[in-house]
Amino acid sequence: MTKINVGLLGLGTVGKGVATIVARQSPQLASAGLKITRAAVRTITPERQAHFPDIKLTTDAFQIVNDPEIQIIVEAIGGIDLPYALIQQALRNGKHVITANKDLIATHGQALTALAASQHVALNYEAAVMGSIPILRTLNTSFAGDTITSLAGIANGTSNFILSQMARGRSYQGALADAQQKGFAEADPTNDVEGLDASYKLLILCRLAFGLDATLASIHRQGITTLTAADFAAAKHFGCTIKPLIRAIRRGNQLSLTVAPALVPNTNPLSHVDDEFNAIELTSTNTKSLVLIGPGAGSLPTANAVVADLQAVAHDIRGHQTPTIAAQVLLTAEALELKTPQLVVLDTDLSITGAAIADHLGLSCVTYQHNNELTLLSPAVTDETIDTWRATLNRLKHVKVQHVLPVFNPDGRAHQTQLQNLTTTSETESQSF
Ligand SMILES: NC(=O)C1=CN([C@@H]2O[C@H](COP(=O)(O)OP(=O)(O)OC[C@H]3O[C@@H](n4cnc5c(N)ncnc54)[C@H](OP(=O)(O)O)[C@@H]3O)[C@@H](O)[C@H]2O)C=CC1
Ligand SMILES: N[C@@H](CC=O)C(=O)O
Repeated sequence: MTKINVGLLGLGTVGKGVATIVARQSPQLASAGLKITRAAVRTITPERQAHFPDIKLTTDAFQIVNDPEIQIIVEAIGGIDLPYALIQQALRNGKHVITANKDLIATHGQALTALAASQHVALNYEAAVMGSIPILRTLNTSFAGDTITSLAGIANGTSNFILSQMARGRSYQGALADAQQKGFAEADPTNDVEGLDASYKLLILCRLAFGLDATLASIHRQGITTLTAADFAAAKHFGCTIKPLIRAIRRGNQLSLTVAPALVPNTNPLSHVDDEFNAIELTSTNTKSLVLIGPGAGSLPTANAVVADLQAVAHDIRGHQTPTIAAQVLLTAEALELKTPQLVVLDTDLSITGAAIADHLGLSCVTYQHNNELTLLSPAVTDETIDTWRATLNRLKHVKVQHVLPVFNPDGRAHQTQLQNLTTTSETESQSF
């Protein structure tokens, strides 16, 4: 059988995993006849070349995308500008492309999909969203007669790893260092911890789930960097844990999009998805609810998704079918403003009570005090209301709004949230002001 030659761009966490799985040649993979012949890296050392004796290394990735012997390019470099140029060139050269790069697909996915379609080659990116979970394949193939109305889940392994470790008492910095060492985090982890990585994934999911194109700016996005042990104590008090959630709710052509750490009741399955694992729940008209859970980051789990794409493309090449990806016609999403209960976390000097603050906002809400941290659990409100509260509260003496965490409310409809301890509690002595 003639081999299908593959060029690998990047031999880091993901690229190395791909080389390892392809080298193992499982029986299913052996029948695809794939061979990685060349790989691009930044630094070549004799030890590195010796570690991959059958793969010719280069520091010039364009040599690989211009190599006429190579039929499939796997991009695992990361970033936007360089991979965009490389993939455009590869597609123009008639090569099939597989990438794990969500930043690129969220930003230039439509242009690249159209270019691939015009060249009659494949552009696959299963690994770009939720690592090992075959969510894009599922969206492409399993909902033809169904309508997805909302999706919610955990889409960033690094943030989930950090928050899971913090819930067990670990420090933010220690947990982040561990996530980096394990290869879960991006080269610069800012995108992970500020919710940008999950936002890119959410935009890709919205295209496939709803046929709607949204912008980064339309996502209510909040990172995890300001969370403290006291927040986990408050969450525990209300029978919840804190998870880095993505949520999209659709009403017609309108979308409400959120990427934020949120209180998830312990009765909800998402509260038990820990460490680098990701999860997604799709709600749809016929299927009602479908949940997928699996590792969302890491070398072999992510590489497994890349190799599944490789096998699919090889299968199409061998079947002499042209693996055309239809250029999707997408509608532009409009904003949908929903109401969600919120946990407002305040720093105080203990000279003011939760009841007094709630009074000040003209609200009846449950409060919980833990040392200097005072939390108010609000009824379902819009983000606009939260912004008004933030401004009002920050004008009060002795009070500073630390952050506001939404309570997970999957369908966005106003209903009683199932939390524990819905009575006001104070763990320290507090006085009226
Ligand atoms: N890590 C994960 O769990 C997951 C990552 N992804 C995505 O996969 C992609 C790769 O991530 P990851 O493997 O973690 O990244 P790494 O930083 O571990 O690896 C990047 C690789 O690209 C090479 N590289 C960087 N710049 C160049 C260049 N200019 N020319 C040639 N080679 C270059 C590096 O070379 P050198 O080794 O010499 O520095 C390295 O081998 C990213 O888009 C990421 O978002 C997706 C899902 C999960
Ligand atoms: N840095 C990402 C890697 C996978 O996409 C994450 O932590 O989820």
